[in-house]
Amino acid sequence: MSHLDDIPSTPGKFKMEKSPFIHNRLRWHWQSSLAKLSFWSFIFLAVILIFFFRSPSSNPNSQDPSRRSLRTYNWGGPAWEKRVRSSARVRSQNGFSVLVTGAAGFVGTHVSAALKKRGDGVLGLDNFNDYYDPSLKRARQALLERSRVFIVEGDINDSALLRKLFEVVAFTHVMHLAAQAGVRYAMENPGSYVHSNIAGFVSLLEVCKSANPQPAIVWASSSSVYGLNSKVPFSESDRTDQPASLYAATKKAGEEIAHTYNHIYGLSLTGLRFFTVYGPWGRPDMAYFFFTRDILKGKSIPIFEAANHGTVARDFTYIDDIVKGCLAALDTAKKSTGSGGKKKGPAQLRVYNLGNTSPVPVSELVRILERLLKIKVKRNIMKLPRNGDVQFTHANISLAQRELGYKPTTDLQAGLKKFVRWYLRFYSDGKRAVE
Ligand SMILES: O=C(O)[C@H]1O[C@H](OP(=O)(O)OP(=O)(O)OC[C@H]2O[C@@H](n3ccc(=O)[nH]c3=O)[C@H](O)[C@@H]2O)[C@H](O)[C@@H](O)[C@@H]1O
Repeated sequence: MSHLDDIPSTPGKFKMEKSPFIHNRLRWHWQSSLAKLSFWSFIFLAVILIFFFRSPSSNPNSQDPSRRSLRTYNWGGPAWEKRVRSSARVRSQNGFSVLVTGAAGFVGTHVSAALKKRGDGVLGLDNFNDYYDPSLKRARQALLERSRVFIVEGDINDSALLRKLFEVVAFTHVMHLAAQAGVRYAMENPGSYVHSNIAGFVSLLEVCKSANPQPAIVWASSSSVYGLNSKVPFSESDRTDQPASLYAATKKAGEEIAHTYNHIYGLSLTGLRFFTVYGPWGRPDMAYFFFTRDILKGKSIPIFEAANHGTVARDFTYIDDIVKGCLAALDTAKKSTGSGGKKKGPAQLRVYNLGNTSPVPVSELVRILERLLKIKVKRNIMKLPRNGDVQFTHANISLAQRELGYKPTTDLQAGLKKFVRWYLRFYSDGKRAVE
């Protein structure tokens, strides 16, 4: 018999000898493949987890600020809805039910507290981004919690959240103060301005226009829309087509967007052009705030100066005056005329300057701080950088005076005194006396 005789005619019928040696080898093979599979699955999972946790959208301390507000927030559920409803409940006759965006911000906190105090229902919304120290925003939140104002954590770009809020509460008014603020930072992170001041505003208006009833909206524009204008004081009827910063351009865009939503959907819209607002609980990115911090640390203070030793000045406006202007704008706002996305008639569209009408040079601001803090300031006079700053601002407030009864009463000296007192108490337990 040749060796070919052992080969079966049909290979499929070939039966392997079951030797113990082969069996063990097979088992070893199988176990080693399983180990390899587990090992690589583990590596794969680890890579996904590392990627997920390092991804900017899920990391609140992300270094990429343009993505800060893409974080996901927890909202919803019966307990959450109960808090929302209770915070927005009106407690005075003919009171409003107001959604305040940017409620953990400087102006937002003050306006929310003032509305709540007079019996209006107030619900805050804020994304607590890290443009400046979020612990200050948390402290403002704690302050509002004591007045029973709840701040929902979320972004104005989150339409589902906004729709939910309007489902739970029939807001009569929206005070829209959430924004990417700051003039100089716009060169560092332009995307964040487009995200908050344009996309975010549109997202809010989309939900407002579809709400039934539609709320009346008062929102924060800026003195920066006057850009490179040289005619002073600035009036609402002046041109606003030469912004000096992207920040100013996004606020100007907001004014045009407001016009569109008023025209198409009958939304009642009032824009307030704030002039360099300052005061207790203020913004650490603003000059008066970080000058105070740096003077206390003995650092030198960069004071901008225009060409040929030209004075740089601002129409600094104290927060309490701004709050009065905001409340007056809400009180005089007429109802939106549309409902459920359909316009039923012409609606109110307004814009007002809220300034102080007495510009003060930055050098004088520093002199006042020097006196209040009793520290000799090391001055560093610098050329006004070309990064969005304008040389001066000065508000004509006659329109706001006439139509809102707006009348600022705090000058820079008195306002800074209150700010410094707050600052020392907040940051150093009031160990240093003022004046
Ligand atoms: O009025 C407004 O609409 C704007 O007011 C402020 O913008 P700004 O007036 O530039 O306020 P600061 O950044 O606090 O600057 C105040 C003054 O100090 C000057 N400055 C700033 C920084 C610095 O290092 N040195 C310095 O002299 C600026 O040129 C300016 O004249 C806010 O930051 C904006 O968000 C707001 O919209």
